[in-house]
Amino acid sequence: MGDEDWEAEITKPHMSSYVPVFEKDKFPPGANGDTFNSTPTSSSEMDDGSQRDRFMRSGFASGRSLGNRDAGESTTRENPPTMGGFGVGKRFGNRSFLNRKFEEGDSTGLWRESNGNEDNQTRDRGFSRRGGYQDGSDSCSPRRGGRGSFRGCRGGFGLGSSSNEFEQDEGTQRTGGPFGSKRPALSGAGNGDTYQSRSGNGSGRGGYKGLNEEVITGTAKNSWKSEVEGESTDPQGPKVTYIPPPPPEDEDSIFAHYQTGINFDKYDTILVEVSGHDAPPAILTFEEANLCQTLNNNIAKAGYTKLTPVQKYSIPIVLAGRDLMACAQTGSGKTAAFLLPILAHMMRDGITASRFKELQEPECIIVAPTRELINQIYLEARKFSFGTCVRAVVIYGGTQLGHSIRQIVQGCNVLCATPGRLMDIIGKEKIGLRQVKYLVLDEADRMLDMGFGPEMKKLISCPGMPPKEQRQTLMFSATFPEEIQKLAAEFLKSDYLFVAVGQVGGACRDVQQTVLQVGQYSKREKLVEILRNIGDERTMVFVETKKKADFIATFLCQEKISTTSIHGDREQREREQALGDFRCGKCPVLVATSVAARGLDIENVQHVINFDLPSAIDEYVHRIGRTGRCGNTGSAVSFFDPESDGHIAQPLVKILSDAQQDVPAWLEEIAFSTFVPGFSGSTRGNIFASVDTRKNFQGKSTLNTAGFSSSQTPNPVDDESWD
Ligand SMILES: Nc1ncnc2c1ncn2[C@@H]1O[C@H](COP(=O)(O)OP(=O)(O)OP(=O)(O)O)[C@@H](O)[C@H]1O
Repeated sequence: MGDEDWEAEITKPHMSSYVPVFEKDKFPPGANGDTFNSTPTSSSEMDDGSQRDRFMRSGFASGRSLGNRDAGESTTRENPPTMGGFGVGKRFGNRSFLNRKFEEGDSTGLWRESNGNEDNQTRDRGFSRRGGYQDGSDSCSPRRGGRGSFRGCRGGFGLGSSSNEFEQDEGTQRTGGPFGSKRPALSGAGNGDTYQSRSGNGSGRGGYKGLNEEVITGTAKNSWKSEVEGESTDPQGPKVTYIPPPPPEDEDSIFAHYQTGINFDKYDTILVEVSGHDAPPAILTFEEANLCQTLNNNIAKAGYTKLTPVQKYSIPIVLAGRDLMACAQTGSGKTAAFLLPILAHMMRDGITASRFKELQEPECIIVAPTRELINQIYLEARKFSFGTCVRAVVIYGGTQLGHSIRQIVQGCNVLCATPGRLMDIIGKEKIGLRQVKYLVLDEADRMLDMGFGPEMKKLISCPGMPPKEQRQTLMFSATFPEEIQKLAAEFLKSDYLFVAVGQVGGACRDVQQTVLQVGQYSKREKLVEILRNIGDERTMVFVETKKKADFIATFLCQEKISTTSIHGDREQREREQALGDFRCGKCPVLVATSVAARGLDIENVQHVINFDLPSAIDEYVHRIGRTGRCGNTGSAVSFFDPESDGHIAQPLVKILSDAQQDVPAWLEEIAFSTFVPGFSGSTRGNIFASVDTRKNFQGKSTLNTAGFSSSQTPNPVDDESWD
């Protein structure tokens, strides 16, 4: 069937309201919704439209669980071809067919996301959902079942509307009409420019609504947009009702942690560079930090016995009241590096227990780019503040706004928030900023880039927000591109300190990196081969787009590899379920977009596979940093397609060689034959800053070795001023 036929179907005005239900027992375990996309949902939460929406979101890929759950509620059981129609049946499993269609799509421009150009997908998504839906309804025709298997896949996967994770996230805030919430996709169909299609659809809408609470990559960055307006004013679609389950309250769960790995002690050998005036000396032990007893107890219960380098340097700096930009490898304990000294200060200042108030005035605000990450930071804050009167609260998009407000009004000392939800809540006058003493930007380079930068600027210029001279601003990341460092100056006092643990932007050396040359059409076969060898070890598979994430996840389920997926098109409930299934090992494979690239700290992730390489090398560093954490070892395998990945060859070679990994000769050849504007393989290249960028201009530095107080040695070049 040619693409024209698809188009013909797409333009059909009528859409069936049929909702299929899948029979669980007709399909073997592991190849279906048992593991993939299962979303426990109470039918009472959903109106007709949202049921269909949920079907569109979940049913395509997880029909079985959905079907079982909803059976008897509103639908009748249908025959297995329906299953095929939605991408999980035999038709879909016909690899040769699938391959062919997939590739045809590619060549005709209908499947382009592998190039990371999500803008091209707006159109596809808009109609692919409809296509999937229609195919699903036509479950009796074997031929159409076959088509459905592919189209259903497209439809089912094409849940989103817009071209980047920010924009698609907006949809997760509201579940729109019968065909899903991603209205811009439908109305924007035919308009490849997602920004415009958003504008067209969403003018005057609540721009925050979580739309900016995701990670975007590559070109999609350019299409970010925000409009400050409250979620509740959005006239389109029902409100998001999802209330995340409260985290377990028992002490064992609060302090649950995984073991540090065999390379934890090697952290001590990493070079640390501190730049800036009058840096306080590093500490070598927790005792030296002189924290209060409750904090020390919590640190012990968390299983921390020894400081990591970033903690050795950052804790005294924060305790000394200095602003800080800290860059340290993934998984090396940056979260505690800012939480512990902030909490220590709060305890020292005799913070009073916060109580119910309509307007809360937190002392500390922590922002991070993704919902899952901010939730994780919150859990760390809750852990370290256990037994104190400091109350941490988390708010993030994709959840009921009322729930966020209820959390806040009960008392809030430390507010962990994604930017969109934060601005919403500030706009609703539930949060006042006058008392803010600490502002933390985790994944700071992301928080300051084109995606979130404007948001952060708005935050610091909000009425009541103390000027930088009167608050402490802390920035942490594993990567800090030079231009982002320059932007950061606006947020930081001029005498901020810069801590660089190892090579700024470098990959964690505990991750064994392998790059394989794999052409686009061989990737799935290779992936299955690797995953079969890996067995049940936890593996994250990164792809460039949301649509592909679902496609690959469903494909793996079809191959009987228990898989789930996380990306910005999935509802928050589904995202959390997916993460939960991955964490507990129910689904040892998690297919993800870059939304899961940063910060997530999941025990026992032994492998990362870059099915698609990201468009930017810093994203690569973060992705592979999901393994090899806290001294544990891990492996990262990346599929390099010379057709599409040439741009990343040079920085990749640099990352590999800096981390003392084997660099394949073929990759070096590609790297040297590919001109990448602006990239100089040197440590001063513009891909990564190896140092505090102030030094390139007026700077001074102190070179230290982690674990030794060499920072106290006089800096030989300490004779210039940065101010
Ligand atoms: N001193 C320590 N001793 C033992 N475990 C630690 C210590 N510091 C941090 N950890 C643990 O190491 C893991 C990684 O820490 P964390 O998530 O803060 O890393 P990170 O540097 O922020 O990583 P990323 O760059 O990926 O965000 C966590 O499970 C954390 O609890």
